[in-house]
Amino acid sequence: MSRASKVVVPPRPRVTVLGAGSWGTTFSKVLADGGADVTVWARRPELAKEIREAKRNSDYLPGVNLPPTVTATSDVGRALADAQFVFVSIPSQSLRGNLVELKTLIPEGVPITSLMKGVEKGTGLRMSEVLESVLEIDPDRIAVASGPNLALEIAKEQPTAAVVSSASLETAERVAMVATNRYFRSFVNTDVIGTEFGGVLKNLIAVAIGIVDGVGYGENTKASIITRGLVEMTDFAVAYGGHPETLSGLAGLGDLIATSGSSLSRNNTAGRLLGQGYSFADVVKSMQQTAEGLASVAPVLTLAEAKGVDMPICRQVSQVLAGTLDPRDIAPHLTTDDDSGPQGERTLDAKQDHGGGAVRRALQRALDQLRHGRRGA
Ligand SMILES: NC(=O)C1=CN([C@@H]2O[C@H](COP(=O)(O)OP(=O)(O)OC[C@H]3O[C@@H](n4cnc5c(N)ncnc54)[C@H](O)[C@@H]3O)[C@@H](O)[C@H]2O)C=CC1
Ligand SMILES: O=C(CO)COP(=O)(O)O
Repeated sequence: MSRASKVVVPPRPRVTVLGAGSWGTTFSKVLADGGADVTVWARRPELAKEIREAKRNSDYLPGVNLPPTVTATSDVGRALADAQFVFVSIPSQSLRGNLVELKTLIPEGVPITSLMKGVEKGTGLRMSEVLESVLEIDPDRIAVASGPNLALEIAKEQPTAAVVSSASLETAERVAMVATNRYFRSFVNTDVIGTEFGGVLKNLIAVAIGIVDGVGYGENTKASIITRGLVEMTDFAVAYGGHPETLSGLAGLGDLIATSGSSLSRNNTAGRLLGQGYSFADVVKSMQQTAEGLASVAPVLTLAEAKGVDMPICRQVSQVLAGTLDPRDIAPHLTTDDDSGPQGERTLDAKQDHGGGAVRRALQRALDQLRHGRRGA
């Protein structure tokens, strides 16, 4: 990774951030504090005006001052004109619709980075896959940024690390250099699948943690869910071609710890409300911000089934969302559904052989599917 020194980034890069919610606005501050001139696209003109004139986004980031080098507009064409880097931070389920409209406005050749942590309902596509298919661009131009990145903490300049991933190491390095400043450090990797799925799956486990918190269960239950949740995340990501070490890195374990432990997390908060007895519909109504995990449960379980990956925790979450499982009954099922006897823990072997356990399980599942005449997605 020492090749980063060879990558050339313009002296004051012109960067566009699409989306002025809590993460888009916070990331614009990260980029500006790293030396970029940043234009944020906000859907609502009044929010663009507040960012542009008061250097504030009081609904999403109360008390946070944005740097003078952040400006904003509600005109997406103006936002994108002359951009040298584009970052996208809108709710996952609205990405496709927005891209169709702005496809022709993105300048030729610039790297496009997803800051989003969801999969698309219906298609099960990761956000980088939606970018690639709608914009019809080379995957080498696409990056994703992920990690333990609770927006408000970063907006307050608390030291944080992230990982930028792209099929092209050069793109990852260029983007990481722009997305680095005195309080925010971006590492790089080329495992886009593992990095993206880490960000998606930790949301589901954070919902589970919120549920048991809401019910009133304590630290043992939560630690059990985090640990077993990481096994589910790793098995799933590896089945789709991700690397197990990515899931024990910033975009996996790192983000899982941050999201599961923080009341700032919207996924965790949504889970807590469910655990306290509120219905899914009530929780959705009460959320002011995006809790991606709620929309990702169904597509993730469909993808898991296609590869024969067992995800008992995610399944229990989906049952609580559907109202078919009382949150109080969740604990006995959370770590296993298997009543045929004790199950091997399977974390030790994965650790001892650097993730070989997850790889072996993926191969075994593929063989089983072939034997039974089923094909993976
Ligand atoms: N907030 C956080 O701490 C972090 C969030 N993320 C991810 O960033 C993405 C965006 O999340 P947040 O900014 O937190 O959400 P948010 O709920 O704070 O803001 C979403 C923004 O998108 C806008 N929006 C809503 N529907 C839209 C549509 N149809 N078209 C265009 N814009 C629309 C909203 O007006 C708002 O400005 C999500 O995928 C989330 O998982 C990732 C890391 C940290
Ligand atoms: O992704 C996040 C932290 O890394 C933010 O989590 P929430 O979307 O649950 O708030």
